[in-house]
Amino acid sequence: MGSGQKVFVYEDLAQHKDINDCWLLISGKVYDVTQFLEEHPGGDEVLIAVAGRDATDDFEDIGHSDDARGMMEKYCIGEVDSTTVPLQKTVKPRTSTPVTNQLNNDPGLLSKILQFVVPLLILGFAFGLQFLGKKEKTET
Ligand code: HEM
Repeated sequence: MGSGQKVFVYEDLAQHKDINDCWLLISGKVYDVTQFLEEHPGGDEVLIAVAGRDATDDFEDIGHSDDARGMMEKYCIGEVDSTTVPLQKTVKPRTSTPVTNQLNNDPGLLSKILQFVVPLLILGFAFGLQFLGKKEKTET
């Protein structure tokens, strides 16, 4: 069970990407998940879809539990020679970050409200002044 830590080249992965022979590359390690396909709670299709290439980002995007990470060890069959991995894995820019979007939303909403309220206040103030002016005229 993953005892022989072989070193593969990235191109090796491409030969193992179907339902009967499915390898994944996650964080530089190679996993033979053929026996795990049916057990995977996320389904076999997603694993087959990312087989034969670097699936690190796909794996991390899901936010797998520690349990899941523990399970992986069982299927590890070796590592990949990092010099053979195409660069896009490490260079890939971060995907949209909902956290920053949320942060941006608050001031956005506040300034929208202000944009609406401030002109109303000014208008109200102007009318108020006009009425006061008229009142003074009629009193004198
Ligand atoms: C050896 C590798 C993997 C193992 C051992 C594994 C294990 C698991 C486990 C245990 C879960 C249940 C939820 C949890 O405990 O986090 C899960 C859910 C899931 N996994 Fe994986 N997984 C692996 C690889 C992947 C990859 C590469 C992908 C994406 C391409 C993926 C996609 C998903 C999805 C979509 C779910 C369902 C999440 C949900 O329904 O909330 N998994 N996986």
